[in-house]
Amino acid sequence: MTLLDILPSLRAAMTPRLDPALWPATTHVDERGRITVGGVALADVADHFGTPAYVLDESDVRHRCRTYRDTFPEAEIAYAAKALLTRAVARWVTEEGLSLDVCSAGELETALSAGADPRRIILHGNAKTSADLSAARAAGVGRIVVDSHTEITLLAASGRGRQNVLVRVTPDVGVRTHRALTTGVHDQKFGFPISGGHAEDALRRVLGQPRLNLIGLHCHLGSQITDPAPFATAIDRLVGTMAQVRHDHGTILTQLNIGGGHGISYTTGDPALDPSTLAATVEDALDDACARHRFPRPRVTLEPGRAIVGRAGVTVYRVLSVKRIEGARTFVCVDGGMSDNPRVARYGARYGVAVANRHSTAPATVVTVAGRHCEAGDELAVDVSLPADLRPGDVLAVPVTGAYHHSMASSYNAVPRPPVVAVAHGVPRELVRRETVTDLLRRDVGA
Ligand SMILES: Cc1ncc(COP(=O)(O)O)c(C=O)c1O
Ligand SMILES: N[C@@H](CCCC[NH3+])C(=O)O
Repeated sequence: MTLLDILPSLRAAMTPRLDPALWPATTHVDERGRITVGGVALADVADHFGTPAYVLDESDVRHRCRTYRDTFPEAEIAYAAKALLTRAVARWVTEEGLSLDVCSAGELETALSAGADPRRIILHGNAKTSADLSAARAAGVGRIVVDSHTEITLLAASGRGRQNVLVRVTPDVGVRTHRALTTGVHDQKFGFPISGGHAEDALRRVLGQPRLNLIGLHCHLGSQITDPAPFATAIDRLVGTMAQVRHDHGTILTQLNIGGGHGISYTTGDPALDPSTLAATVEDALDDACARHRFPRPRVTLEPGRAIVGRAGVTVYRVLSVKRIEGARTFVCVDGGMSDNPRVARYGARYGVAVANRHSTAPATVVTVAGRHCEAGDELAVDVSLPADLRPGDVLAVPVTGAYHHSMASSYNAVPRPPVVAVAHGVPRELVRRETVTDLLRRDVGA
């Protein structure tokens, strides 16, 4: 055996059981060695609500909202609902003073049903349907981010009164993230590229529509970005475009929405984008760009999704079997998988795992935690260290699953989607109940 073989176990033995960079703010271990979040043992959530279950730490979500507001006191923070939207989450973030970014009539309806103020809602989408646009107009959403010429035509002919709009532009700024999460470069479906005159044409058309009130520009560079520098480049290009609009049309745009995409750590040691580092970069970039283009400072909007809810979420699973394959890996098979966490198969995302129902003193062994779905790629965590005495019935917890898990879940293999259980002050409370096979069959109307 070489040092390389035992390195994962050594690393596991040296790191604290729960890395505070990954687990919700209220995570502890109780006297029985069980992991608790929000004062509730995850094993109790598993027993009471079944597994798999998404657990959400309400204080963690609220704390991240406050941190953003304190770090960007002059900016508007609009929570990107696509990361995770339930009525309770919409209520928490709006109570904490955030606006909301939605990208479909469904997200809009959820936000409105939670009592969100439509004037503080921003509607996005590269291909909004006429149903999305009509719902937004009927609700009186504060801003619609225009993303295509078809949409300009539809919006210009719809509704009463003037609709405030921003135009989404692509500044052609690359970011280091997964290819599928890169949205600010020239060659993709979102927005109007600044280069080649596409944005200029769109802006001219919007300005020519009496029912549209152009108030600003929007861009979103991508998701899970950990380097602040691309935001500075984007700000420079967008302020340059705003100065051009003033020069060509005499209109001063007052809002600059630089999207979201702030990266978080998924495993120990991963880089993350610290909000205060981003704040300093944004401030400096705005100062420079506004001075250079002699342009009045616009109000900045940021749209974090993952950075608000990602670390508040933990998914709990029950171990169903432990399979040791001679000469190959050991698979710990659990009762969830790619239906509740599609991010591993989709983006090659990596996660850590911990035993939640007891503290084991057994030596660590390297395993793959696999799901229950009918695909070899249905793996939740590859090469993770777990105690060698792991057995069926144990409860495993996977942190950093608050963003893009519930919202991207499917019922693949007719496995019903898990519940979302909020925990706070020792009390668990179901926000979204578990889907049932009856729910699935209700939609199957063809018999
Ligand atoms: C327009 C827009 N704003 C905000 C976000 C939120 O991204 P994230 O959750 O990475 O902060 C997205 C998704 O990437 C988006 O498309
Ligand atoms: N769904 C992606 C992010 C896409 C961001 C939405 N524009 C993820 O899980 O990381």
